[in-house]
Amino acid sequence: MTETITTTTAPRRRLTRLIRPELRREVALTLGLVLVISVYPLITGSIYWLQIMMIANLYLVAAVGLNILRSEAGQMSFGQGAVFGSAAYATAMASGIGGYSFAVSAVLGFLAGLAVGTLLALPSLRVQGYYLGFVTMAGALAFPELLHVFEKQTHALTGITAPVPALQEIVFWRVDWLTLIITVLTCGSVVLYAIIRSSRLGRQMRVVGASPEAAVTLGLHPGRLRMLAFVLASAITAVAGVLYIPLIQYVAPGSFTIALSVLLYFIVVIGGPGTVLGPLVGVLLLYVLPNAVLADVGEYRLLIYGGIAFVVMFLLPEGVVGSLIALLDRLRRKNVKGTVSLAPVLAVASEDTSRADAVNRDEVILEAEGLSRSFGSVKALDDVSFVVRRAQIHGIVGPNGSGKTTLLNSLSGLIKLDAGTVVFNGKDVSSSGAVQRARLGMARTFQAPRIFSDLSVWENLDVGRGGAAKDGWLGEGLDMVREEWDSTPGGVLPHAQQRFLEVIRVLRQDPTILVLDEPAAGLSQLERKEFGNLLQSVVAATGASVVIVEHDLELVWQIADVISVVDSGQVRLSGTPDELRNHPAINHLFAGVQHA
Ligand SMILES: Nc1ncnc2c1ncn2[C@@H]1O[C@H](COP(=O)(O)OP(=O)(O)OP(=O)(O)O)[C@@H](O)[C@H]1O
Repeated sequence: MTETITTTTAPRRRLTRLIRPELRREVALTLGLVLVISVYPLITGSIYWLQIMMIANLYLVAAVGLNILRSEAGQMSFGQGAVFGSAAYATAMASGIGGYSFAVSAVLGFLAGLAVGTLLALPSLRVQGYYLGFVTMAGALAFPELLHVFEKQTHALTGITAPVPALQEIVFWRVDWLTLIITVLTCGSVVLYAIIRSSRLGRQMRVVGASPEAAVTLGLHPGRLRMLAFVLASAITAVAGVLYIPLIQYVAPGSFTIALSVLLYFIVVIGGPGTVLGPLVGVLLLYVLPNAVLADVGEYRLLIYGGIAFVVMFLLPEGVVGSLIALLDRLRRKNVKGTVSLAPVLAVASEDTSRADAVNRDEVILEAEGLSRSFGSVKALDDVSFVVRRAQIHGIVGPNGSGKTTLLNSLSGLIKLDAGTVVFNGKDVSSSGAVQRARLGMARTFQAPRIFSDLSVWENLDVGRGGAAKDGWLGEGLDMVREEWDSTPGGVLPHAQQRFLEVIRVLRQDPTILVLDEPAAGLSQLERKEFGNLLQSVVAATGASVVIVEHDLELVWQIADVISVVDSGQVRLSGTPDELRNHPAINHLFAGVQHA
């Protein structure tokens, strides 16, 4: 008896756990509404409305795919109608012209949709945003034209009739196979979206969409993740396209014009990108409602989409569901503390000095030799050389515009050098990109902290390649705060906590060196002291080295083992804090600089 209960409830519980708690109600509501729109026409017995609702479901599935692309990976595609259309057309050609069974035709149709989707994805490796939108739009415009060009094969003038009688058979009550399959597929795509949004993969896609620069320094490949999002979106859209054939039983080029791509895009944007319920609301507003109000909306479609889009975007810029959720979030955040407990993590950090005692502090971890980089006529770096040793804090100071950030960018591989070499951990990484350097153990933070406001504090930590397995000495402290951090949105944290969080995030990558750009900017006196303590604890506990660019000279002189002074793209001085403290050149270099 006990065994039976365990086996039937465990998978369900596991599935629920894959979806974040704040999404579960939205998922339940969306699934409930999908069932209502699918079952309602069966109750009334209206064949017309059953077909409208089944098409609505297929558009919803395609829009869910686009939602992954748009909201998770931040990509713009106006070409999903071509993916849908190519899957449908290939299915119809295989079954209606080639005489293959529906099963074989469906596989061919799916592969055709996937191939077109992958083709549209290729530009995403090079261009993003609206540029990508225009490239994909070209695909959507070309698709129906190509069908005409290959008229002999596609029967573009007459269209293709391709009925699938087996799927019209009743399974139970008034439900036939096709209605059942489409409804289950739609529910499945909604659940899949929620799972992806809750997963680390989904978070990584969002980081890539929001800040490719931060993504590469966390060891994530923006191009690969974008490509994956495209392929995933296209696979989902292709399944919907395949099922269009048994539903409509006929295709012609006119069904897959640019209007379909525009409809799918508007469905996501108007419903609310990044929400589970949004695409369904978009389908109801843009497809079901016009069909209910006007029996034949064919020639007015674009006008209707445009009109509704104009009104909704004017009043609710985040889409209907997106704006509603944003409002609820704002109300909820009134009761949220706005800070998280850092003490348990910082306490654990300060207790452990195990690794630094064991390492060879003379070992060179990073060696920069003759680094040069110009921007037009500005020599931002001019033959810069220095070394960083194991478990050493190397401070880099210099006046504004002296080349400090350019130096960090060239160390971490974010910009290419005109000349010079960087050897990291004994390996020449001069021609390696930022992702490879991050994967080799080089962590990086930025002048403005890259904390993602729509992720929880914990999710913000859990986006890189590291994770619990790599937490090591941090793990104990993180275990204590995990629940609290997971229920606090990253966006509510004050600036100082965002700074600390960013450092803790890169520590989860178990780095050999931390490259920090003005990490104390905007911190109070006390916070700067705490931050300095954290860095010293990190070095002691992990044996990692730190390169820190900082305008707060007091902090640098307190924590650094070695300081390099940069001016006009050159290292002017280098030495221990004591050696440089009263150096006459220091006062000269910083004359008139407020922080100095
Ligand atoms: N992408 C770029 N395009 C053109 N010029 C640039 C670029 N990045 C940096 N520079 C120029 O290179 C020089 C060094 O800039 P950099 O940002 O490295 O200085 P910095 O010492 O970090 O300054 P700050 O302390 O103000 O952050 C400046 O003259 C800057 O204008």
